[in-house]
Amino acid sequence: MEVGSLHRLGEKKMASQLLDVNISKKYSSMDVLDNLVFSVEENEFLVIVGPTGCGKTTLGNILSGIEKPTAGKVRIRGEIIDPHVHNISYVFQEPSCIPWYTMIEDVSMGLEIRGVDGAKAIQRAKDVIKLVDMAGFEDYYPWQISGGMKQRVAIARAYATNPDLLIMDEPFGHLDAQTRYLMQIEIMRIWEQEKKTVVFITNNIEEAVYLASRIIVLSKLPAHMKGEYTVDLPRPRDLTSPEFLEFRATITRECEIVE
Ligand SMILES: Nc1ncnc2c1ncn2[C@@H]1O[C@H](COP(=O)(O)OP(=O)(O)OP(=O)(O)O)[C@@H](O)[C@H]1O
Repeated sequence: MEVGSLHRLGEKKMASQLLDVNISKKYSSMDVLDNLVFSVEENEFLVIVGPTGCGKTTLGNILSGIEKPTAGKVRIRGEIIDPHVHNISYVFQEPSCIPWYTMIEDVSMGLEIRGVDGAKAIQRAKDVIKLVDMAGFEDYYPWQISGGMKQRVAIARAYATNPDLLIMDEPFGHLDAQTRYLMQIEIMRIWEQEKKTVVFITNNIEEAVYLASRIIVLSKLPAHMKGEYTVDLPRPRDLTSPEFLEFRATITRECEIVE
C-alpha cells in the first residue's frame, strides 16, 4: 500500500509557532542531543519517539527550561524559555501525589503557590478534576486510588494553571495495557477540548501513532532527528485499520525496530 498519509515535514505549511528549538546537550564528555532543530505549533500534539536511553527525558527537561542546553536555545513565542516566567506544566512517568493531601488539596496547591486565592483555586481544582473524569474523588488520598487515577490527577494538576505548554514524559509507561489504552483515549478527549500544546514523549510506537498530530523520531545516542511525520489519520484512530498499521510499520522501520 502506498503510504499516502505520510508527509515529510516541509510539505505542510506551519501554523502559528509556539516553540523554536535549536539545541545540543552534553553530560561531561558524553554527547546526548546532537543539534536538534525543530519547531512546535500552537495547539499541536507533538510526539517524540526514540529508543531507550537516547535522550528523550533530557530533551523534555530542556524544553521545560529545567535543564539548560550545552549549545543553542529553546524559544517560546520568541523569548528564551524560563520556567519562572513561562507557564509550562510537566507530567512525569511516576504520578507524584503528596501522600497527606487529598486530590482537591493536591491540585489546588499548585494554583495557590501561583497566587490564585483559596476559593478560586478550589473551584478551578474542582473543574479540572471533573475534566479528567475524577469528580467524586476530590476528598480521596493517593493511597485510596489506583495508579491510573493518580495519573489522571497529575494531568488535572498540569491543566489547572492553563499552561502555554504541556510536556508529558512517558506518562502512561507504568500502567497496564488496558488502563494505558483508556488513558490514551482520555488524553485525546482532553486535548481536543482544551486545545493546549502538548509535547508527549514515549517509546511506544502504537501510542505515538494513536495520539500524534506529528511525530519526531530520534536516533540512538547521541540523538539526532531521524524523521518527522505529520499524522493525518482521522480521529478517533482505529488501531486495527490498514492505514494505522501501515503508519505504525513505517515509524517502526524508522526507529530500526523489527516488527
Ligand atoms: N543529569 C545527568 N547527568 C549525566 N548523565 C545523564 C543525566 N541525565 C541523563 N543522563 C544520561 O543521558 C543519557 C540519556 O538519558 P535520558 O534519560 O534523557 O534518556 P531517555 O531516552 O529518556 O531514556 P528512557 O527511554 O530510558 O527513559 C543516558 O545515557 C543517561 O545516563
